[in-house]
Amino acid sequence: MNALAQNIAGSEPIVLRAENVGVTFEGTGRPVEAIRKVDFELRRGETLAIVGPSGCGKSTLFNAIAGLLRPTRGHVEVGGRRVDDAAGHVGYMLQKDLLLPWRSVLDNVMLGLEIRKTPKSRAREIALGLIKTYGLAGFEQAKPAALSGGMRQRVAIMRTLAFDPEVILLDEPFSALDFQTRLLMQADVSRIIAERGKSAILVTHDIGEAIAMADRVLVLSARPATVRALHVIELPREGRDPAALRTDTAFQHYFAEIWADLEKPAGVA
Ligand SMILES: Nc1ncnc2c1ncn2[C@@H]1O[C@H](COP(=O)(O)OP(=O)(O)OP(=O)(O)O)[C@@H](O)[C@H]1O
Repeated sequence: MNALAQNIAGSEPIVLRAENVGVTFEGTGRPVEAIRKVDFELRRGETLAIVGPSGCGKSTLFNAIAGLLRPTRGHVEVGGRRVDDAAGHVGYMLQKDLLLPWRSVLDNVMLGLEIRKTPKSRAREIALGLIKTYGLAGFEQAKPAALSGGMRQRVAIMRTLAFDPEVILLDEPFSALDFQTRLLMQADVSRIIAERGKSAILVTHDIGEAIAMADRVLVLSARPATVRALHVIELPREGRDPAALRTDTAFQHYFAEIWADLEKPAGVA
């Protein structure tokens, strides 16, 4: 990390740390080394984007951060505890919104709270509050099929927020949406994360999305993944407009730098 990155990131406490993470899949055939060595820290209130070439191990890293997969080497800590012991500290939102189609908007938002055995009346109160705050009042009883793609994503983020996780993980969250809705949702979800004071990790193949949403962008090498670069995005977070940014020279500069990192042949630091 350069001195500037250290400086900016250094002002808030660390909420999540990946240390020397490596993953090798041992199957019946030859072992597949997906991740060689990845280290990073996430500070409170920060959004870190992770980008990398196709097949470099992004989903594998996501699963390790979410505590769904135990790394072969190293570890991920949230709030000072191994992530697999830190249930409830990390909430994730996936590529497909994965709402349950037979449940209403309200019941979908309440799902995580129900699983965590929050009393029903309290769960309902939290869910109704979120639905109202995030502009879906009147749709409480609607089924997901009656909503637009953007509205469904908004229900998915509310469901993640409902149990108040310390860190929110976003895995290609908008890739199923059309371009215009994707830009609107990038702005929407960034704003919601900032308003709630959450920290977030966004795994994406979309460089523009990473720059529009993140404070720092971690660039992975081709498989087996290592950290190739870390960019500090010095654009104001508040009011960042993903559509307007496209014509901003600073945005274009970051884009070109990250693109060049992704294009570098293996072995070039
Ligand atoms: N369970 C598994 N067993 C064996 N190999 C696996 C397993 N899961 C992933 N891999 C391999 O690990 C490598 C990284 O896969 P991963 O899905 O993490 O990459 P990715 O960067 O998310 O890919 P994409 O950009 O295409 O979404 C790939 O070569 C994949 O085939």
